[in-house]
Amino acid sequence: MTETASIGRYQPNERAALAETFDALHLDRLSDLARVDAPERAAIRAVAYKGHAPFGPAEMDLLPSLGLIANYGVGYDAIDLDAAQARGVRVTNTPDVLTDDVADLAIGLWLMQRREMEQASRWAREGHWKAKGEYRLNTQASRGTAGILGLGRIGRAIARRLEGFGMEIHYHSRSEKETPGWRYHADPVALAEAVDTLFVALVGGAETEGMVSAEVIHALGDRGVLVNIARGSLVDEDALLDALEAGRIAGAGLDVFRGEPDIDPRFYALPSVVIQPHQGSGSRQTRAAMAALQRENVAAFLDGRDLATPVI
Ligand SMILES: NC(=O)C1=CN([C@@H]2O[C@H](COP(=O)(O)OP(=O)(O)OC[C@H]3O[C@@H](n4cnc5c(N)ncnc54)[C@H](O)[C@@H]3O)[C@@H](O)[C@H]2O)C=CC1
Ligand SMILES: O=C(O)C(=O)CO
Repeated sequence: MTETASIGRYQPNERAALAETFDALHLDRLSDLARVDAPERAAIRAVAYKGHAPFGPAEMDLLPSLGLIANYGVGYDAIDLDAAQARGVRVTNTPDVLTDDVADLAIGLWLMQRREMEQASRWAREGHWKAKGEYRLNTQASRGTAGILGLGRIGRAIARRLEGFGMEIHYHSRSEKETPGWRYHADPVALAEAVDTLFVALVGGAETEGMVSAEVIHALGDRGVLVNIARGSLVDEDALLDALEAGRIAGAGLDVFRGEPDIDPRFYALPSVVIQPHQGSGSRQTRAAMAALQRENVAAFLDGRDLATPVI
């Protein structure tokens, strides 16, 4: 019986590598676990997990020999760390290897929103350029002020890229950091008030739930843009949608949503919103690196070596 299970929607090559390396049991969804025979479940010591469904005490208790959850992704907000700790289950994630991709996508969302690139592309494709002339004027992106909410690996990578656009950088994090002249704000509302574009790069989970509140959105103002590449749970989406519909905020670039992929349809009707289907880390190169790091964590656990990228 196999000691490992891979759970989630993996690419065929990732699945094949997991199966070849570990002879892993594969399940598409975490909820499928309950249907696996008890002896097979009891043999599982490590789970390679890819998904956003909550992995909590009920799921862990279906796996009495569980010692490791190796998460595919840096954000481990789906995994209940207290429940894992209480059961002696280690957790790993895949930091760093995806930072550049996610920061690139954040910059892309910002540029697309400010320069209306999605609409302008449609203008050309639908023949309006030829028939009616040039696309309407839009908003300059460079040389403004940007706020980074959560100055971790991805937040810093976004800020460094923005410096190349001549942007003044402001940030909020739990504490003031060593930075090259970036301005710290003690709370997210003060940060939003100071900037034109607010980039959200915080961790998800209970502690940061709704940190981009109605007040933060209001502080960003009618010339402000919100870019979120972190988690939908960070944003009060009703407040954001109300503000977008009323023009109380200029627009948004969003890669993540509450309830994704079943997102609030009000987003689709808003031309001021650039939507991406949670693909921040979605280049072939980065996904290969994430999958390899996940497998390295599983291999280290099974061999009794130090975990490559432990969370707990
Ligand atoms: N769109 C996508 O495809 C991807 C999204 N992500 C999301 O981006 C997040 C950030 O990733 P990294 O930068 O690698 O993580 P990180 O741990 O390096 O950075 C997170 C930052 O949030 C800050 N933070 C945490 N709690 C806070 C609080 N209560 N108040 C203020 N700041 C707080 C931390 O101090 C840290 O600076 C991930 O947790 C994940 O949810 C990550 C990868 C891909
Ligand atoms: O790594 C993460 O946290 C993701 O959201 C998927 O890349």
